[in-house]
Amino acid sequence: MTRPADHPALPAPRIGVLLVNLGTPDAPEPGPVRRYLAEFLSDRRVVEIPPLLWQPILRGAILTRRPRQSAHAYRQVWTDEGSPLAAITRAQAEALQAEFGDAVRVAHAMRYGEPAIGRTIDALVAEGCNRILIAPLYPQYCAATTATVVDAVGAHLRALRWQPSLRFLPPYADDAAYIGALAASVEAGLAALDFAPDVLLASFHGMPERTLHLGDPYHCQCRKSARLLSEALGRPVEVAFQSRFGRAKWLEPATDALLERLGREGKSVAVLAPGFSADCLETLEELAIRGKAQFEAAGGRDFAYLPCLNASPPGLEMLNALIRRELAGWI
Ligand SMILES: C=CC1=C(C)c2cc3[nH]c(cc4nc(cc5[nH]c(cc1n2)c(C)c5CCC(=O)O)C(CCC(=O)O)=C4C)c(C)c3C=C
Ligand SMILES: [Fe+2]
Ligand SMILES: [Fe+2]
Repeated sequence: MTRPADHPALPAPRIGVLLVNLGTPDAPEPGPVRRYLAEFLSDRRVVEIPPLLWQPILRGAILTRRPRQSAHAYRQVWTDEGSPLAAITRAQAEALQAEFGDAVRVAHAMRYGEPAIGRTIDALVAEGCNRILIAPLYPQYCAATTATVVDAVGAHLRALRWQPSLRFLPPYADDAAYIGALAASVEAGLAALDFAPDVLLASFHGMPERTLHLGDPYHCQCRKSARLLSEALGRPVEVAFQSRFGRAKWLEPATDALLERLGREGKSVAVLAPGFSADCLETLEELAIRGKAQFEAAGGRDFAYLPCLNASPPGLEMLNALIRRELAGWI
């Protein structure tokens, strides 16, 4: 049967995979950082203070001072390919695209900023993707990260007449593929050092402590990842939480305080950040630059920062395995 001449064009059906990470400014300058922080910190999943109270604080004290300070920090880690988080997430998508071939279209998007989730879903649909796996790149579930990706995808689909079918990659905090990739990456990282660290420290992004009591499983999943990694490596792994924001009590112990104590005790330390699937400001500036300086100033001996899984061979092997499993029945 032939289609009427004015019938919309229909591309051949395909499978889409959308990797989603947090987002990052377009440039390490106060203006772009302000735009990024305004969007990120206005998300009610991230700051759970009623907007009538929070927005004046955000638009006042925070967005007048923080963009300049954060831009300075971003400048220290910016690369020729842009922000590390953007460059690494793009590299992960490109590498997976090469592995999956024509049957699957792999794209990436950011929850805040560009490439925006909605426009990227539209581009996948325009290419014929009527089934899309959304993959939030957060190993540990957190309402402030994982759930907000689901919210944004749902909000965008509300406006679509013909919605694609969706699947979501579950959190993978205790997945053997993730723990195995971390263990392989840490073993290689430790073998390349010219010292044997007294302490192996897993630093996770912090959260307000009340979110734990409200039922967010993030804290337990971070602890579980660290325990399984410790079992896989056959050595202790200390846990701490970094990047405290605001005045509320955050999960403890705090990474900066722990590094200072280890420094005072004259220890040597290797730090990893297993909750981040890509190196970013919080790892490269806060841990590898500032954390190292704090540790050394307190009297610490040797310090090493072990990179995230990024687009490394164990990292890509893990993403490939997790995604293939979720695509079962689709490919
Ligand atoms: C990996 C999980 C993350 C959780 C959980 C998380 C919670 C969270 N973060 C803030 C405030 C900020 N985070 C910032 C940067 C940032 N955060 C994550 C990840 C998690 N955040 C990443 C990957 C990044 C790096 C982005 C990059 O561009 O490289 C920032 C911006 C930088 C700065 O000004 O310090 C803020 C602010 C809150 C409030 C929160 C939970 C309540
Ligand atoms: Fe954060
Ligand atoms: Fe817990």
